[in-house]
Amino acid sequence: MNIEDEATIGNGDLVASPPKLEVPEDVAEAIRTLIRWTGDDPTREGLRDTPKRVARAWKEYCSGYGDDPGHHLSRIFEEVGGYDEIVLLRDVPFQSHCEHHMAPIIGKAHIAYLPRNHVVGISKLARVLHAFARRLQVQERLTAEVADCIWTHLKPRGVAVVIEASHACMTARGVRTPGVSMVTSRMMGVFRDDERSRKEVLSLMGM
Ligand SMILES: Nc1nc2c(ncn2[C@@H]2O[C@H](COP(=O)(O)OP(=O)(O)OP(=O)(O)O)[C@@H](O)[C@H]2O)c(=O)[nH]1
Ligand SMILES: [Zn+2]
Repeated sequence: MNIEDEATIGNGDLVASPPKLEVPEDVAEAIRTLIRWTGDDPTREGLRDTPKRVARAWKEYCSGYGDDPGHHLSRIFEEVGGYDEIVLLRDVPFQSHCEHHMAPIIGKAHIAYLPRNHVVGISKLARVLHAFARRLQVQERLTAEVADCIWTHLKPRGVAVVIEASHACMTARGVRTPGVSMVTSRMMGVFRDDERSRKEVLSLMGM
């Protein structure tokens, strides 16, 4: 193995870096046009490879378009020792981009459900979140899509999704107001209909 072709991951293991995606010329040219329009010279040394890097970065930010969120919930576990209380994944960090400015949305999600007959592997809830987040989004739709997906595929007794996020289009440009976070929630089933259940899940989320 050639050490220069490898990338080191957190636990010290070496993994092969993926092959570089081909960037169509019209995509690279669009980015050169943007660089020129904002005031720089896309032919100067430091910017020469930037259009391809930017294009590949955007494919990565938007990789959710190639990811079917419901597919992650297809493997269920029926035998969970009669567990019938809330399952909550708290503080799941995510990144998305707003569809208005294509600026970063950085936040965390709390995803809970009350199982009916079965559960899913807990990582799958985070996979569903990322499949929707890695697209151009508004936070309200992201929140609703995650909740609806769990509701449809798991048919649980309740789903609660709360997302807190900071929008770079508000902090780095425009109104330029740092430190603001937007909070959105979607409650379904018992979490919508029963106040005690809603209070319980919100309290477990630390709200
Ligand atoms: N509701 C909602 N609004 C968002 C989200 N992301 C960005 N926005 C807002 O989308 C709005 C777009 O408003 P416009 O007036 O069309 O765009 P703009 O002139 O760039 O607005 P400013 O950001 O106020 O400068 C802004 O108010 C943004 O803050 C989101 O996830 N949800
Ligand atoms: Zn925006």
